[in-house]
Amino acid sequence: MTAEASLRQHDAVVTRLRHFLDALASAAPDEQSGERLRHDLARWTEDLRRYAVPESRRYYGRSPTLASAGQATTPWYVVDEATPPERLAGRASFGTFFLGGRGAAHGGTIPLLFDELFGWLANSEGMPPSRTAYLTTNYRAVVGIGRPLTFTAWTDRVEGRKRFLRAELRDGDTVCAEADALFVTLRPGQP
Ligand SMILES: CCCCCCCCCCCC(=O)SCCNC(=O)CCNC(=O)[C@H](O)C(C)(C)COP(=O)(O)OP(=O)(O)OC[C@H]1O[C@@H](n2cnc3c(N)ncnc32)[C@H](O)[C@@H]1OP(=O)(O)O
Repeated sequence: MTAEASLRQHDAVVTRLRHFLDALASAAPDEQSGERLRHDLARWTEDLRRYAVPESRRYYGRSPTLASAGQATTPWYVVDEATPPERLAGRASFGTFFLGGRGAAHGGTIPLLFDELFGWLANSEGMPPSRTAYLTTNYRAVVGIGRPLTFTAWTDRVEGRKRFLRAELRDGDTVCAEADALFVTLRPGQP
């Protein structure tokens, strides 16, 4: 199989996995179903272990075409407008897997989305790699599970190795969450 076909297969599996995780989070299977599921998952886990490859050859989280860069455990997002390193805008939605309680997304999953978006901005092609030094999230309104959301992320300013970034997550006109972060460009030899 070519690398491209292999990536396509991987993308298709990740898409199924996202649906699976949402279904699992919503379900209360009976004993027989639960047993079958556990058995099937164990079998697939063992099967996949035979195909383990080093980090440099992995596809997970590196899809150029799939939502969320091909990560099933990151809230669903797509970038519609990108002028990196200045600005990103797009759509997002938190599936049932990301439920915290009473219909609202888990508070930890919102900075996860912001870190992803900031990672995009701060590590665009041609830029030296950088990592999050801090990321602050302000929760302004509940992020409802399954709601169609929009986001904007932008570079506020750059001071030497430091990139100060900001972002906003909205449900219609309501700002649900805001974030600001510092990304620091790595020095040679930093992991
Ligand atoms: C190949 C990989 C690809 C990377 C590709 C990654 C893909 C993107 C993924 C998303 C990003 C992540 O989640 S990354 C994973 C989460 N983050 C991490 O694991 C980072 C762990 N922390 C670190 O590695 C380090 O602390 C760094 C690199 C962030 C900074 O360390 P350093 O390089 O020694 O920097 P240092 O000289 O101390 O500081 C530089 C300047 O930044 C300021 N500064 C540093 N930290 C802070 C801070 N928390 N709050 C305020 N200011 C700070 C300092 O005061 C200084 O300002 P001044 O005196 O110059 O004014």
